[in-house]
Amino acid sequence: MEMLKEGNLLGSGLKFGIVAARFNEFITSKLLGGAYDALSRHGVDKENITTAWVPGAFEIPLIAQKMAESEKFDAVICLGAVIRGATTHYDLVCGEAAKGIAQVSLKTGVPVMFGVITTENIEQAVERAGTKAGNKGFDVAVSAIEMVNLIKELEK
Ligand SMILES: Nc1c(NC[C@H](O)[C@H](O)[C@H](O)CO)[nH]c(=O)[nH]c1=O
Ligand SMILES: CC(=O)[C@@H](O)COP(=O)(O)O
Repeated sequence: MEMLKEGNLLGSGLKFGIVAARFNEFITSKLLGGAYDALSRHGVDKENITTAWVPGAFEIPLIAQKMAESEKFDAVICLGAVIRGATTHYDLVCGEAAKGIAQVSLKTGVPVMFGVITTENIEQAVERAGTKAGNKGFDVAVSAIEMVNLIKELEK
C-alpha cells in the first residue's frame, strides 16, 4: 500500500507570525482580516497569532526571517499588495519580495507563505482581497496550517 502524506487543516495549538505590508493598506488590511478569519475558523487561538507591520513588500523578508529564526512560530504568513505603477519599480519589488520570502523558508525550514498579491491595477487587487476572486489572505493562512501539519507528518 503506497504511503500518502498530507497535512490536515487543524490549527489548534499552532502558533503563527504574520508580516503585513502597510503599503496599499486598503488592500492589505483586507488580506489580514481574511488570514485572521481562516486561522480562527481552523481552531487557532488569537493569542497564538503575532502580527508585525512593515512599510512595504520589500521589507517583508527581513521581518519574516526574524520571526522564523525566533523559533516562536510554526509558520509565518506574509501579506502584501504590489500594484503596478508607471515605472519598473513594480517588477523589482515583486521579484525581491518573492525571492526573499522563498529564501527565508528554505533557509530556516519554517513554512513562510507568499500572500503578496501582485496586480496590474487596483481592481485586480480588490478582487483578490475579499471580493469575486476570494481572499488571498484566507487562502495562504489555510495553506500555512496544511504545511505545518504536513511537516509534522513527515517527521513522524
Ligand atoms: N509600490 C509598492 C511598494 N513600494 C514600497 C517598497 O515595498 C518599499 O517599502 C520601499 O521601496 C522602501 O524600501 N510596496 C508595496 O508593498 N506595494 C507597492 O505597490
Ligand atoms: C509597485 C510600485 O512600486 C509602484 O506603486 C510605484 O509606482 P511608480 O512605478 O508609478 O513609481
